[in-house]
Amino acid sequence: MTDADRILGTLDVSRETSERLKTLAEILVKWNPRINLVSKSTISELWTRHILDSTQVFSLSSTGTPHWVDIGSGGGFPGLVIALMCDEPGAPEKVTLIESDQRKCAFLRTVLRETGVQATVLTERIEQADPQGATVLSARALADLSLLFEFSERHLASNGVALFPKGANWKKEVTSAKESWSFQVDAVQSKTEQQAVILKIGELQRV
Ligand SMILES: C[S@@+](CC[C@H](N)C(=O)[O-])C[C@H]1O[C@@H](n2cnc3c(N)ncnc32)[C@H](O)[C@@H]1O
Repeated sequence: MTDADRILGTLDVSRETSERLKTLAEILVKWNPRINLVSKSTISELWTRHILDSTQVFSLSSTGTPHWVDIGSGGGFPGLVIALMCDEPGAPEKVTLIESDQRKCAFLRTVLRETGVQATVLTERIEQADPQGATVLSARALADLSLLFEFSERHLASNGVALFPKGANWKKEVTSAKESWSFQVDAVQSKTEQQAVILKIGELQRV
C-alpha cells in the first residue's frame, strides 16, 4: 500500500478530495526539483509531514467559516490543502493564499486550475497586501509567534481565529508573545509529530 492510500484511508474524505490531493502531490513532486516547494529531505514523507499535517488544521476551524486566509503559503501547506477540501462538510466559503514568491504562486495556481478549485492567490508581501478580514488565518513555518501576531493584526477579523502549527519551542514563543499581546490560546496536540502542536488563537489584542 502506498503512503497516499494509507493516509487517504485514515482521512474520511470524498473520492473527489482524494483525487485533488493526489493531483497536488503529483504536481509538487514534478516541480520540486526546480523551485524547492518543500525541502528535498521531506519529499518522501509528503503525505505524512505535509498533507496530513495540513488536513489536521482544517479539522480545527469552525464550520463553514466565511474567509480562510493562509499566509506564506509556499508549496501550499496548509492553505492549498484547505482549498482542495472545498467539498468537505464544514469547508470555508472562500480561501485566499498570500505568497510573495512568483514561482510558488505559479505552482499554487497550476494545482488550482488542474483540480478545478476556486481560490485566490495573491502574489504579494503579507505586510503590504490589502487587509483580508480573515475569519480563520493560518500559517505554517513562516515566522515566530510575535511576528505572526503582527501579520494577524493586519489580516484577521476582530472575532477571527488564528491556527498556527508550531514545533517543540511553542511554549517559549507563547511566553515571549505575552509581553506585547493579550490572547486566548489552546494548544492542540499534533497528529503528525509528538512535540508539535497547533496553536488556536483567539481574542488577539496588542497590550
Ligand atoms: C518556509 S516557507 C513555508 C511554506 C509553507 N507554509 C509550508 O509550511 O510548507 C515560508 C514561505 O513564506 C513566504 N514568505 C516569507 N515571508 C513572506 C512575506 N513577508 N510575504 C509573503 N510571503 C512570505 C516564502 O516565500 C515561503 O514560500
